[in-house]
Parts: sequence; C-alpha cells; structure tokens
Amino acid sequence: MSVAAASAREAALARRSWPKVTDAAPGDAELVSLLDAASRVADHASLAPWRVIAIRGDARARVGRAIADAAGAEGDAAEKLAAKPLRAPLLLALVAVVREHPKVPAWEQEAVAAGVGHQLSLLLDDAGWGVMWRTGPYTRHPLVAAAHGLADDERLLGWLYVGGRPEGARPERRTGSPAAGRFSSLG
Ligand SMILES: Cc1cc2nc3c(=O)[nH]c(=O)nc-3n(C[C@H](O)[C@H](O)[C@H](O)COP(=O)(O)O)c2cc1C
Repeated sequence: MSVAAASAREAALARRSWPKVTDAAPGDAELVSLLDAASRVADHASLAPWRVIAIRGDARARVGRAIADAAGAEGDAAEKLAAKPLRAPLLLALVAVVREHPKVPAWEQEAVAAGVGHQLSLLLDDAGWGVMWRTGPYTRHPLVAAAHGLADDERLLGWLYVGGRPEGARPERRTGSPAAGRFSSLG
C-alpha cells in the first residue's frame, strides 16, 4: 500500500459532519485548489459534468428567500426556512450539468457530480473545516434553481455548508461497520 492510499483511508475514517460551525470560512483560492483535487474523480468521457457556486454574505439570504417561497411557507415558517442558509458563512451549491451524450446517460453524469461533492467534502474536512451536506424537499424547485442562476440542463445536488469548527464541540462519529452487512460476492 502506498503512503498516499494510507492517508486517504485515514482521512475517510476521520471525516464527520459538523452541523454547527463558526464564521470562519475558506477563501476562493483555497476552494479552487481543493476542487482541482476533488475533480480527479472517475469521469466517463471526461465531461466534467458539474460546477460549484460559492454563496456568502447576503447571497445566502436570497437563497433562503427562494427556499421559503418554493415551500409556499408563510409567517414564522417562512422565516425559519429563509434562515436555513444562514447557519454557515459559506454554502457551496453542488450542481450537476447534465448534457445529452451518446454513451453517458444522465445518471452517470449526476454520479460524477456527486462524487466531486463527496471528494470536496472530504478534502475540506481534511483541511480542518467544518462541513455538512444538506438538501431539502425544495432543492430541485424552479424558484431555487432560479436563485442560483441555473440553466435548464443544470440540477442542484444540495449544498455543502462550510465554516470553522467550534472549540470543544466534536460531533459524534457513526459507529459499527455498515460495510460488513452490505458486502457480498456473486457465487
Ligand atoms: C446528498 C445528501 C443530502 C443530505 N441532506 C441532509 C439534510 O438535508 N439534512 C441532514 O441533517 N443531513 C443531510 N445529509 C446527511 C449529512 O450530510 C451527514 O452525512 C449525516 O448527518 C451523518 O453525519 P456524518 O457524515 O458525520 O456521518 C445529506 C447527505 C447527503 C450525501
């Protein structure tokens, strides 16, 4: 086993989601650098069928308003939904860019985009940031797509909520070995 493979395993085993984060956030240059690494996932026909949109500051409130409108919420319920993107200083919208292709169906392109999302989440965690991938029943609503400026062939896969790790708060880690019950061999 190479040194690199061992460190990838350790990073994967150590990763966990951080539901609560501080106001610290990575800058665009760090994000692009991590994305360069994340984008090395397997990619049928090298379509790079994805993009990522950084959402900071007031842009988070615009997305929150679109979420509340998409849900058709009013009053307190609308305020609660609209505040969801404010839980982290940075949201990374993960977008699958799905094009017609003779050999690569839509599901394969979404699988590549999701792979980039998981790799990016792992790399951010490994770099010391707090990350949590979130979605909601409104994730694919046209109003939410419009708030992100998505084209017709673009599909939102949710958001990586990213921020600093609060002092002394260490989220629970999943225990046990789910793999043991999900692995088999064709006889
Ligand atoms: C596509 C996707 C969407 C998710 N959406 C949510 C969500 O909306 N709310 C939530 O609490 N967890 C959501 N999760 C799960 C969390 O990101 C996280 O994996 C889970 O809380 C378990 O924590 P762990 O990653 O530390 O094991 C989602 C995960 C994925 C991959």
